[in-house]
Amino acid sequence: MAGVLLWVNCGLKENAISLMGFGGKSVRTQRRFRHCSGISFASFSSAIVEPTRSSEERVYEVVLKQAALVKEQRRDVKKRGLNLDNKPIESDFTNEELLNSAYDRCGDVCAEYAKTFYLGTQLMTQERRKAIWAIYVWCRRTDELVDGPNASHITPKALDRWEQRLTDVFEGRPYDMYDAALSDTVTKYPVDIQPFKDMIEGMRLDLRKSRYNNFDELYLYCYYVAGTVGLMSVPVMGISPQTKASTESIYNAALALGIANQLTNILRDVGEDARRGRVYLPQDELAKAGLSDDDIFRGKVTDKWRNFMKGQIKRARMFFDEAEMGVSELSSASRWPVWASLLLYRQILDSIEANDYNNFTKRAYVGKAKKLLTLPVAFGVAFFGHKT
Ligand SMILES: CC(C)=CCC/C(C)=C/CC/C(C)=C/CC/C(C)=C/[C@@H]1[C@@H](COP(=O)(O)OP(=O)(O)O)[C@]1(C)CC/C=C(\C)CC/C=C(\C)CCC=C(C)C
Ligand SMILES: [Mn+2]
Repeated sequence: MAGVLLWVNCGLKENAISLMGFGGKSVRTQRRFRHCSGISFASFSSAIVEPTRSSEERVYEVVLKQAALVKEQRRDVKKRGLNLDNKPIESDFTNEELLNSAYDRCGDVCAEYAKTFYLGTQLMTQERRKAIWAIYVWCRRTDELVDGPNASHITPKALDRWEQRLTDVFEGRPYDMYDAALSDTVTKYPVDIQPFKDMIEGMRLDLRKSRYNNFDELYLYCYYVAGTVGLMSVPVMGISPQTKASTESIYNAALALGIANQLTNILRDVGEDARRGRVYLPQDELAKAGLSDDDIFRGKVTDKWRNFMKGQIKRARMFFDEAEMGVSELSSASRWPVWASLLLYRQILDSIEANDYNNFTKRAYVGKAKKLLTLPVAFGVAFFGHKT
C-alpha cells in the first residue's frame, strides 16, 4: 500500500508558483487573538510605521474565506431544495463504476493507515464518508512526500509538481484513481483549493526550516500541515441545520482542532524529531525557560524541562477546548468520528504527563483498552451531549 502511496508523478510542468493567498490587505476582524503574544510593528521606512499581522490574524483570513464559501453553498442548497445527506449534487464524472472503485481504494488506504479513524467514518453517510476518505488519502500522500521513506529525494521542485497536479485535480484532470476520487469530491462539496495549497506550503517549510523562533512561526507551520485539514473537512462533514453558531466560529474550531493535534504531535515526538536534527519548540520560550537545543539533544528530564512542558501542554489543551465548542455544531453523523479523534489525540498529552515528561526516549501513546473505551465515550458526547 505504501508503495502505491509513494508514487508521485514527477513528469509534470515545472512552472507552478506558490501562492499563499495572504494578500497585503489589512483585515479588521472582531476576533481576539489569544494564543500569540500580540501584534508587533515593523518599520518599512523611517517615516512609515505599519502594523505587521500575526500568523493567527493571517490564517483567520483564510478561515473567513472558507466560511464564506460554505455559506454560499448552503444558500444555494436551500434555493435548489437539495439535501446533501440524501442526494448529492451530480458531478461531471460519468464512469460511476470506476469512480466507486476509486473511492473503495481510498477507503482501503484509510483502513490501513488509520484504523480507528476509518471505524469512525462508518457512521457518516456514505457520500460524506467517501469524500472524507478521498481527502484523507490526498493528505496522507502529501505528508508521505516529506515524511515517508522517499523523503530524502523530495525537492521543492517535486512539491511544485505536486501542486500543479493538485490544480489539475481541481480542474477535473485526475492522474490516477485516488486523484479521481478527490476530483469528484471537490465538485460535490464546497471544498476550496487554498487549504490544500497551504498544506503543500507546509511541506515546503519542512524542507527548508528546522527551527521556529517563536510561537507565531510555529502557529503558521501548524496551520499549514494540520489546521488546513480542519478547513478541508468541514464542508464535507457538514454543519448541523439546527446550529445557532456562526459558520466562521465552526471553521475556527476546526482550525483549532488541527492546531491542537499538531502541537500534540510535536510534544509527543520531541526526541524523535531531535534525532532528525529538528526542534519544533519555540526557541524564545525555550530560552525563557533556561533551556536550549543542547538540552533537547542531551535528552535529560530536569525540573526546568518539566516546567517548560507543563506550559506547552497547557497551550495545546487550550486549542482542544476551543475545538470542542465547534464539534457539536457539525451535522450529527459527523460528530462521532470528530469527537473520537479529539478525545484520542488529547489523551496523548495525559500520557506525556504520565511518562513524567520524558518525551525524549518514551513515546506517549494511548493504549488499546483506552482507545476502545474512548469510542463509546465519543458516541455519548456526540449523541447525548455528555461524557457517559
Ligand atoms: C474526522 C476526522 C478526524 C477527519 C479528518 C480526516 C483527514 C482528512 C485527515 C488527514 C490527516 C493527515 C494525513 C494529515 C497530513 C498531515 C499530518 C500527518 C498531520 C498530522 C496528523 C496526525 O497524524 P499522525 O499521528 O499519523 O502523524 P505523523 O504523520 O505520524 O507525524 C496531524 C497531527 C493533523 C491531523 C489534523 C486533523 C485530523 C484535523 C482535524 C479537524 C477536523 C476533522 C475538523 C473538525 C471540525 C470541528 C468543527 C472541530
Ligand atoms: Mn507525518
